[in-house]
Amino acid sequence: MCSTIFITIFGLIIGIYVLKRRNPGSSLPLPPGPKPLPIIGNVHQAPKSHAWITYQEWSKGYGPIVHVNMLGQPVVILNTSQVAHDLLAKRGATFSDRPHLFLANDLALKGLNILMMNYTDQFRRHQTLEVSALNATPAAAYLPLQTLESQQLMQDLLTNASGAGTDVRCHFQRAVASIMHTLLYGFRVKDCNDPVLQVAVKLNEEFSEFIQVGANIVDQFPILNNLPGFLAPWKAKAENHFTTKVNLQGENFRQALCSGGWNIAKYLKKSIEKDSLKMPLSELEFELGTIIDAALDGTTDSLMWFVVACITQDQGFIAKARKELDTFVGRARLPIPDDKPNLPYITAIVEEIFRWRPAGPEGVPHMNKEETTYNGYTIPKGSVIVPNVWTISREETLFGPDPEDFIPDRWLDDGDKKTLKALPPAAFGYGRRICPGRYFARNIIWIVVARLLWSFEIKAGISEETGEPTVVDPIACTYGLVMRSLPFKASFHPRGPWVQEVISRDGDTYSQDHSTILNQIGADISKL
Ligand code: HEM
Repeated sequence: MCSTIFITIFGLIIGIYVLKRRNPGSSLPLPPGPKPLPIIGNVHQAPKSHAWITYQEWSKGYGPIVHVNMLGQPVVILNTSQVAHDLLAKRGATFSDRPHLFLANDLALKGLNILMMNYTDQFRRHQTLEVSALNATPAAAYLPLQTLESQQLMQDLLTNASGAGTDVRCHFQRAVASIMHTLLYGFRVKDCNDPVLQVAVKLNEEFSEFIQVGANIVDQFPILNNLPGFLAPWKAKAENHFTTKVNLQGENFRQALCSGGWNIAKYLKKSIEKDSLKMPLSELEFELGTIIDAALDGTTDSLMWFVVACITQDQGFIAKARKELDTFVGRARLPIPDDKPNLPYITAIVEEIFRWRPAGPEGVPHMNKEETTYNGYTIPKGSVIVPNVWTISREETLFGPDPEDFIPDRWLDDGDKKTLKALPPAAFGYGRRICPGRYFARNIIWIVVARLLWSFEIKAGISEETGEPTVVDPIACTYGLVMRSLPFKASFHPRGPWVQEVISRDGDTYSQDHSTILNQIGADISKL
């Protein structure tokens, strides 16, 4: 009797599961994917870490669009540029929401972070502000500040990273943070250990934990949040995250309003008042903080991957870049942004960094608000859509052979070797949610890469124990929202005596009055 009841219940569960999987809303099947188990679906096959590698394996077996079921939650992984564009860009009206993560959205961010918002009116108001400050034309106005900070970076590396070398991440991070804080709030970040930077870094690390789809049980079962604090440790962590964030952003915002020169905080505050945008100042404060958070890691880590490429992947790309630099820039000055039209190989290197080691190899997930069909498959409403940037960046039909190698030439026209090919980059996402900071990021990375190649021989650092060059693993990385190279030592030797002379001519830049640069930027932006 007992076993009959058990078999009946079990059969019912399987039946419901199969019906759900067949998706009664549509006669078309779900996209292919690894075979699920009843009830739990593919949970047992879910990668614990570095999911993009598993997704790449799945793409080889199941093709451009893969479906898995995580405890009833459909997850659809997009593995080609074509599929990602067809769905996320061409069908943007359906595919521009974000998956709702209870821990990140409700607890840690209280619905205020643009990266996590659905495509709502509130989101669009924020996006309008972002575009007015970060689009291609305003981004061009920020070049003098990026030039100043990259001079400071060269000076820092000259002073601190020659000899046996050092872990240079903090120098890159300081430079990126300083550009961002100067523009947004009017003050420079002069030290890697600056408390403002340290807090921002810690917040980003925490956020990277909160946002992992499937990693936090309270996301699947929000009811668990009713447990007392000692059984629900995420509650205190999330509350602390929110309070620290709001305090940091509030203090930065106050400083921005008090500072003498132009800055983006003042500029956006004025835009809100002028256009009567429905946005309380607390939301603007959060918006500015989100821009800093979004800019910091991706930009710093892309620069770190460039250093890894120089140390582990040089099949002649450095010599080609140097030839271009020596021809068009010479040895009497550092490269400047105006050199860009004459330095296509440097631009190709920058695009290859984003392809070879995309800062976010799993992209940022989207969610579809309606059920839809595509190429003979059904994509259920509310699926988590993963643009699998890692695999998309390795499509041989687009990027050519040897996708694991760092080959900037793949971005240049096969004939003249100068014109950039119109290849679809994946690192900055797609459609209505495409990264609004992409012009800004490309500009910073371009000037830093050009100046590093002009200035230094970049090699693995020397081990203190053995006196030999350390081994840098080109793929060793962390797992999180951003793929970060594991710490390593690199040495930056000036290429020749002229380098020291040129960098030392402007030397340390902290005595320069950055508010003059900011006011000029403000004047340029007011003419747009
Ligand atoms: C190499 C550096 C960077 C990379 C690889 C990167 C990549 C991305 C990606 C993949 C997304 C999500 C796109 C999508 O959902 O389809 C995104 C969103 C975003 N990025 Fe970036 N980003 C970088 C630098 C920056 C910078 C410098 C800023 C600001 C100055 C910025 C601001 C933002 C913001 C505000 C969002 C949220 C947009 C939204 O959800 O609609 N990013 N970024």
